[in-house]
Amino acid sequence: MPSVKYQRGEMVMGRWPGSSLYYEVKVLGYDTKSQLYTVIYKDGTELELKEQDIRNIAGFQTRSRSRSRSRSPGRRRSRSRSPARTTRRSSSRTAAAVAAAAIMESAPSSRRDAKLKDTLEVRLSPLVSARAFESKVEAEPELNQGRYNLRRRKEDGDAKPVETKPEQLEEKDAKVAAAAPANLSTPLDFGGKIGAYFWLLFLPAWVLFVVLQGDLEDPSLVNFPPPLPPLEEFWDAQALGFVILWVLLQALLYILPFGKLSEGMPLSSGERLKYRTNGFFAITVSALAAAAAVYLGVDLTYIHSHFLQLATATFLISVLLSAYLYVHSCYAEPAQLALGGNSGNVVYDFFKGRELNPRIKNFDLKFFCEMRPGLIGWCLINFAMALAEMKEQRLDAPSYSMILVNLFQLLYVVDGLWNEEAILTTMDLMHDGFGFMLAFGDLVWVPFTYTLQAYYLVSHPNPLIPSLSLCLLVVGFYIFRKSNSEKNAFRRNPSDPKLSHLKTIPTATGKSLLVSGWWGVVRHPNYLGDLIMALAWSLPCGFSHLLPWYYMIYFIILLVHRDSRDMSECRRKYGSAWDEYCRTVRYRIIPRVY
Ligand SMILES: NC(=O)C1=CN([C@@H]2O[C@H](COP(=O)(O)OP(=O)(O)OC[C@H]3O[C@@H](n4cnc5c(N)ncnc54)[C@H](OP(=O)(O)O)[C@@H]3O)[C@@H](O)[C@H]2O)C=CC1
Ligand SMILES: CC(C)=CCC[C@@H](C)[C@H]1CC=C2C3=C(CC[C@@]21C)[C@@]1(C)CC[C@H](O)C(C)(C)[C@@H]1CC3
Repeated sequence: MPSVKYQRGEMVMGRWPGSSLYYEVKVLGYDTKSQLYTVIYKDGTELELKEQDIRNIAGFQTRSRSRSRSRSPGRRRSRSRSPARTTRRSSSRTAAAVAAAAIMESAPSSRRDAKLKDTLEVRLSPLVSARAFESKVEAEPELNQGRYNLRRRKEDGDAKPVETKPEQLEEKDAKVAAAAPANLSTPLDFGGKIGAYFWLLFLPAWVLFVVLQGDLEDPSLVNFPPPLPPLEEFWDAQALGFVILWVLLQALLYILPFGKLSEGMPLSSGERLKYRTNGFFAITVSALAAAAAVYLGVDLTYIHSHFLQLATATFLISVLLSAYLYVHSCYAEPAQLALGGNSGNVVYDFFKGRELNPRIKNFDLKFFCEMRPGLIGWCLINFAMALAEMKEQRLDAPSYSMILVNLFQLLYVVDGLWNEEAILTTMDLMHDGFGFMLAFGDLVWVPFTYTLQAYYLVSHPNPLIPSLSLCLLVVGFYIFRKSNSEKNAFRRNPSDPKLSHLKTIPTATGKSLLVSGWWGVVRHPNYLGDLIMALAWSLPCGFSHLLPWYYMIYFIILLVHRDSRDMSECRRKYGSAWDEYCRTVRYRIIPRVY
């Protein structure tokens, strides 16, 4: 490459697109036509950069060292060590800092100067290059024309495992753990823009389908499409009133100053939001209210007889909420936006959700919707279905199948609320924006489709298989709870002495990955437990119809898709360390199968 400033193979500092952060990169080539340099980052990400986005390495090293004393919150975080970790330091900034740096571009200059201090706290210690990184220089890749053209490395989650002990991985990974820059937007999922249109139509249509089918004598796919009731039957003002009252009751219970104030995971700004985790209190009060209502003669079977109208009303609320969330997100600071839901396409972003933690003062809308009205509503509806079954089948007590379904699902919900803090380290809370998908999912999908087994049992009595169901529930619940608690405890305090026996892989972000214990068995042990539980509560519905098995089928699809979303996300965040994890823990959800 004659007459160009930076030569092929040269180590330079490359600016990460949209931010003021510079990372050590190697120049792979220069395209005279587009006047762009192709560079490769330490985690294998290739980008095309303009000359002005590249700097000589020397000046940076002096500058960064002289500033390395002060610590941003994000930086402090990156120093937390897993028990198994040695004294080595991560050589990268946290992804958080990258996002924070992105704001700088739009900040006024005074604020900008202040933030610059933080931004320059990039550790620029000399790094041992990964082999792939070295060899890339040999073969010049074809250059693309885009301004920033991010080529993601091939997903190799299914790569053959290497017989390496986790301790050895740590040693090796520390060398490779290079400055892994965070991407500022993620690829579109759910079928992209076209997919968003599809899901916006399909999801409500599916709820309508199951609500109408569940009541039919023979709920079979052969009955598709089910006979549609006249339009006016969908609407009932009283049903809307009840739904609003229910949401308000849950909101009131949420804001009451009882229960723990838990801290969420650190945000891009380093800030940690606080959440009132009093879900168990909320479900206890709700249960007492339901019992009192029955005692006072309120006919809760109204929920069964007005299931369609209640679903319609809740759907309406979820649409209004999604519209509000979209508008709210337009006034949010860039740092408050989620990585996934900001494609610029209105429909996709409306569906996926733009803002990470929309709040009205301290009232966290996403947390509230995910954990309260729909989840507790699920139990209330199940209870109402048990009463409806007694009424319809003229029974003195609910059937055993109905009792099992009610108890199993109640256990699942109560456990979720008892361990409410653990939700703060899940994908939805940490990564996903809050838009139609989650608003509809939390408010409509959960209460009106997860109750399908109980709804079905009202008019379809079934002989049950209690012992098998019970065994599955116990096994599934044990795996689910243990694995979720293990990860949550580790994320909250990696140095927790109770976890000191676990092996970990350090990553360039400063966070480590568990590679033994439950997270060493498969990559998503919590999904495995959840699926076994789903099987346990589908069995009591018998095999006469497919409809009550819908949850099982949907759940497999949901969790397989979630797993692949999470794989891509973790690969983006953790680069080579994630590959190492995938090579060590070979299976995703079911050991030796998948
Ligand atoms: N009933 C239902 O409808 C649904 C239930 N669920 C349940 O909710 C629970 C939460 O699920 P979900 O949010 O999808 O995912 P997880 O709770 O599994 O969270 C995934 C995150 O965990 C972290 N992580 C992954 N691997 C490791 C590791 N080896 N060591 C340490 N941290 C790791 C990563 O985040 P980071 O590294 O950034 O911390 C990753 O993004 C599950 O039990 C699931 O079954 C989920 C969806 C629907
Ligand atoms: C098809 C569609 C609209 C999907 C949206 C997905 C949501 C329904 C689910 C995403 C993650 C969820 C979780 C739970 C309920 C379903 C949703 C909202 C959860 C609250 C159930 C109870 C568990 O104990 C849990 C707290 C682990 C769980 C968290 C994830």
